[in-house]
Amino acid sequence: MTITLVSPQIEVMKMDSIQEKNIVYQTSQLNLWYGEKHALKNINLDILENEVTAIIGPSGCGKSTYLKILNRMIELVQGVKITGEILYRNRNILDRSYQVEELRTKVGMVFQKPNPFPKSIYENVAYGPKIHGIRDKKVLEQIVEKSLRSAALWDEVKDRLNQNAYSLSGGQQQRLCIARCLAIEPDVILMDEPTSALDPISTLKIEELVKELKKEYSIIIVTHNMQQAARISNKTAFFLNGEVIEFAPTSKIFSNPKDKRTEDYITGRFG
Ligand SMILES: Nc1ncnc2c1ncn2[C@@H]1O[C@H](COP(=O)(O)OP(=O)(O)OP(=O)(O)O)[C@@H](O)[C@H]1O
Repeated sequence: MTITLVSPQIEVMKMDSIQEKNIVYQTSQLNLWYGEKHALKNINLDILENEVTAIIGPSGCGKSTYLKILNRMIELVQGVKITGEILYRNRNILDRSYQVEELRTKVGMVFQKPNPFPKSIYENVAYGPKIHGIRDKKVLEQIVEKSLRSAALWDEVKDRLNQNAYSLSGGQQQRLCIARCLAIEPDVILMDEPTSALDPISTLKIEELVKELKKEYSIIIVTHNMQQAARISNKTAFFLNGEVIEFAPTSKIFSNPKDKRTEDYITGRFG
């Protein structure tokens, strides 16, 4: 990775060599304050399409905050001030004229704890497309099946689509939430510690799924599990105290980090 000086004050973290993939999110000089607390400090990151980008770092370093800006969920928090720019497909999402509803049709999110609606398995997946005006029963059935297949859950639920989602195991519920997210055909999937509430087998299933999904989607995943970041991501950003300390191909971060603080973190010396 090289650090490119684009002006005397601004350092932008860019990857080496020619980028063949398109940039999905371009973050420039992003700062965020919760009241007095300066939680994100001059973040500069390019996120590429059809890659898994992992965000790692100790508790409270700003990982979730960054993720919540990418779909503007941060707007739900009172007293937040943001400066800088985040371009999603070349449009600044922080611009007031960018409709949040439009952004959310492109950017899906999966949370730490599976959060299915208290509805049937079928209704959970059909919900988004219905909101977007799809009423044709046949079309909805096709979307539900396709989404559940893509989330590697179809075979387990195809005979019980009318059962309540809460009848599923935690790991199945999380894959249902991923299916719900896929049903709106997003471009990007944000995942905030999606396996932290799951057992090791369910965790591996989600990891396999993420590797499969990156063929069609761009995925940004916050994880405390460094083996997980190493197993599934193409690039890793190491956050510390609201700053991006290092952003590089995952193999480089884990085998030959440039910054001593990255090395200390990944070798378990702190955090
Ligand atoms: N709503 C809020 N109001 C005030 N401060 C907040 C708020 N949300 C987060 N913070 C603070 O901002 C900083 C970054 O929080 P954030 O949740 O992004 O960290 P994180 O890296 O995701 O942590 P964790 O790994 O524990 O989830 C922390 O110091 C946190 O206390």
